[in-house]
Amino acid sequence: MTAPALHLAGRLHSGETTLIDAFDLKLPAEQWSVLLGPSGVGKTSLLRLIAALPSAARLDGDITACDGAPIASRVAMMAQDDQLLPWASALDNVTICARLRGERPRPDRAKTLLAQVGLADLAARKPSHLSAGQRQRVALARTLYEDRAIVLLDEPFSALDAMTRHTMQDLAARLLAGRTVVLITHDPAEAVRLADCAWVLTRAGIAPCTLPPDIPPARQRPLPRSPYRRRCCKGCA
Ligand SMILES: Nc1ncnc2c1ncn2[C@@H]1O[C@H](COP(=O)(O)OP(=O)(O)OP(=O)(O)O)[C@@H](O)[C@H]1O
Repeated sequence: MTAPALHLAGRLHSGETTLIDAFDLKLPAEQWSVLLGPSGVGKTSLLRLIAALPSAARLDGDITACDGAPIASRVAMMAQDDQLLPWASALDNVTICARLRGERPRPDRAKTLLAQVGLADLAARKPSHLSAGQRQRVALARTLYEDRAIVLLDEPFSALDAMTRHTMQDLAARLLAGRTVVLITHDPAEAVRLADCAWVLTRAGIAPCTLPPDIPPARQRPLPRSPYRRRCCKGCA
């Protein structure tokens, strides 16, 4: 699988309003590009346009893959909300896209991914019986199951506690190595951990953002002290 660089150029509009003024952005192949910016600036809209999905915004410009091949068929996108089917189990939600395409699902692969996101015991649960963070991890497993060259992640870890978030970041960094990943986050620490390169989106345009040099992601940082660790009988952690 070859993951292409993406070229995004133009202006982003919502009706008569300019959301993001002229930009010309190259998201490198096989790397994690992180998009940061204030709420409402147009990050999700831009991500949906990359995936050729209906978007709240209109791009006067172009989104192309640098190898010249179509993008949409090579994309897996994880939306901000989990978008799980309420009547399907966690396991069936992971394989839903394959089944909708008429492909034979691979339950073993789905079970492995559910185990990797820490939900091996909850594969039969419906979304209404999962927490928001558990639903978000099912959605992550579904995105990873797709095994696409281009992966678009819209705040994929936002519902997770600090420890689980750290573990899921590591998992995603490992399983998506070699893919062209675009990650939206509001968490600067997450950007610093995961990004090969990062940009800040504002109304005036899109500007590159400086990262720690020469340390490959996922960059390690001290783990937060878990508030969930059992205390011993003397009360120490
Ligand atoms: N369904 C919609 N109909 C009309 N306008 C919309 C719709 N969804 C979003 N917008 C508008 O489009 C603009 C861009 O929204 P978008 O969701 O892309 O922003 P964002 O940067 O991803 O925000 P956030 O960080 O809060 O998720 C916003 O000004 C928003 O009000």
